[in-house]
Amino acid sequence: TRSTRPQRMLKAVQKNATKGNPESVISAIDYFCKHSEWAMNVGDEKGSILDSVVTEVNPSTVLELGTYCGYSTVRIARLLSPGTKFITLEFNPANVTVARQIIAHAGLQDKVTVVEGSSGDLIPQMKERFGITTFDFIFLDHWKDRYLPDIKLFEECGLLRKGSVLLADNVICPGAPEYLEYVRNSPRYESRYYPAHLEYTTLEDGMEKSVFLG
Ligand SMILES: O=C(NCc1cccc(CNc2ccc3[nH]ncc3c2)c1)c1cc(-c2ccc(F)cc2)cc(O)c1O
Ligand SMILES: [Mg+2]
Repeated sequence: TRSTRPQRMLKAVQKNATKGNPESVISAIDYFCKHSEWAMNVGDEKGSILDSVVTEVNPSTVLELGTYCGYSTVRIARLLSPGTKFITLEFNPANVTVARQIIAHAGLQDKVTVVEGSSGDLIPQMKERFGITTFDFIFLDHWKDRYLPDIKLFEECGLLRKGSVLLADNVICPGAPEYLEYVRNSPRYESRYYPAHLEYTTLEDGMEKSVFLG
């Protein structure tokens, strides 16, 4: 049967990227998406914004919602200090399988735990199952209509502390209007918009960085 796009992306990484070299994995995926097939990785332009925020926060605990093929997982994991706890959640088991192989090709498998499941089910389990107190950095890149319910879930579960940083992809395209309205109007967050473009296109998109004020 015909392969899937994530499987073809994995093949491109295994063929073109050097094992143990995260930069070459990132470049191989970006090349594949620019010259072969578009895919919904955060991409190089928004990826640079992600890099700068992760570097600035220098987190001890990280959560990513929406692993997909592991592109942003590799971008984040390559920047983390040793001993950082990094968890990434993926609902689609086929994506989990591909992501684990791409992360392993980058040599970053010991830096991150890929968990199969949905945010709504797993966020309430973070403390008991993964020994998390609070998250220093959260990257939201899963179903866009889950951004708002999930940020409320983080609050309810006591997973945010004064200074926790949330970075949300795609707040323009496909868009997360209710989430934007919430973080921009809530007195409990300080929000800032980073304009960019939809990965590998000239369409407008951007990321929203929100700091929890406690
Ligand atoms: O929709 C998007 N991404 C989310 C997504 C989408 C599908 C499947 C999953 C399955 N993974 C999943 C689900 C639920 C989950 N709960 N907890 C974890 C978890 C994990 C996730 C997206 C779309 C576009 C886009 C497409 C087309 C277009 F024209 C313009 C733009 C661009 C992006 O950068 C995007 O990020
Ligand atoms: Mg995205």
